Amino acid sequence: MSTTNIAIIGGGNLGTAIANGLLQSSFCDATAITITKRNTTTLTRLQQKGIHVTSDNVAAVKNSNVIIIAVKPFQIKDILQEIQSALTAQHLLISVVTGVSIADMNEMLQHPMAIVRAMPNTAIAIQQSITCITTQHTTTEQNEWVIHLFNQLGKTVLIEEKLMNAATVLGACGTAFAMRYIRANIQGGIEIGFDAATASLIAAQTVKGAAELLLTTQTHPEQEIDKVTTPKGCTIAGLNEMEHQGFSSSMIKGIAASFHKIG
Ligand SMILES: NC(=O)C1=CN([C@@H]2O[C@H](COP(=O)(O)OP(=O)(O)OC[C@H]3O[C@@H](n4cnc5c(N)ncnc54)[C@H](O)[C@@H]3O)[C@@H](O)[C@H]2O)C=CC1
Ligand SMILES: O=C(O)[C@@H]1CCC=N1
Repeated sequence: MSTTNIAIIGGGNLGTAIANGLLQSSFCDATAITITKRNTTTLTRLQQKGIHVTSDNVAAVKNSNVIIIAVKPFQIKDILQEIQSALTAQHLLISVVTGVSIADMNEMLQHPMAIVRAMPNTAIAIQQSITCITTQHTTTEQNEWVIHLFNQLGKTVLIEEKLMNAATVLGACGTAFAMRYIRANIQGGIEIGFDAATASLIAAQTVKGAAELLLTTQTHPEQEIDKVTTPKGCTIAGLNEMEHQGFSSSMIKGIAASFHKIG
């Protein structure tokens, strides 16, 4: 796909994160991006950076060839019905909506079309998302373009659609789970003597470093843990106490609960 105008329908948490990531990536000019919201007052900052901001979804679709739907699941049916008269075979539809299948979307539309489901997370705002992608009836060129797009905004994984709910939990809800883990570290750090700002810096950078170790060296977490745990030392004492208190079990149960909530 050569010239590309991108419309983001739904300028909420994820929609604005995608817009910010696109701006930062220089993937396209700000003027090639349109973002919509019924009340656009919260989008002023994006407008100041050159992005088109409007509450007119149909106009946004007409002026774009890639449409990213970023509304809540209960809002997608109305949105698709609103924009379908403006959708043509030249449009590529990308949905980041949770739990709504490609078949569901095609049922909501009068005419079936090429649809991609993408599941990014909010770190897309700083080009650090993991985005799981599944496609149907798209061309190889469209698939390559979508992967190229999300590669500018972090890392991508192509998955089968049946794994999309699992991807939502691990990759998208995962940002919140990681934040809670970091927050607990900060709370512990304050209890053992740090001020909140210093505890926050140490906790966040430590988690970032641990993640980078895995991504860079491709090792298993337990191999990295072995390098930290001195026999009879403080690390293993802390780890064992965490496990006695149900740390891994609570994470696994939380992930499963999150998964079952989607449906
Ligand atoms: N927030 C996250 O971390 C992630 C969210 N998702 C999915 O992305 C979708 C959006 O999530 P959020 O951004 O968190 O929700 P949100 O509620 O913050 O954003 C949705 C936006 O759509 C706007 N909207 C509603 N009706 C509209 C209409 N008729 N025309 C234009 N805009 C309209 C709302 O005003 C709101 O700003 C959801 O389906 C969610 O499950 C997926 C991955 C991560
Ligand atoms: O909590 C939710 O339903 C959405 C899905 C992924 C992140 N937030």
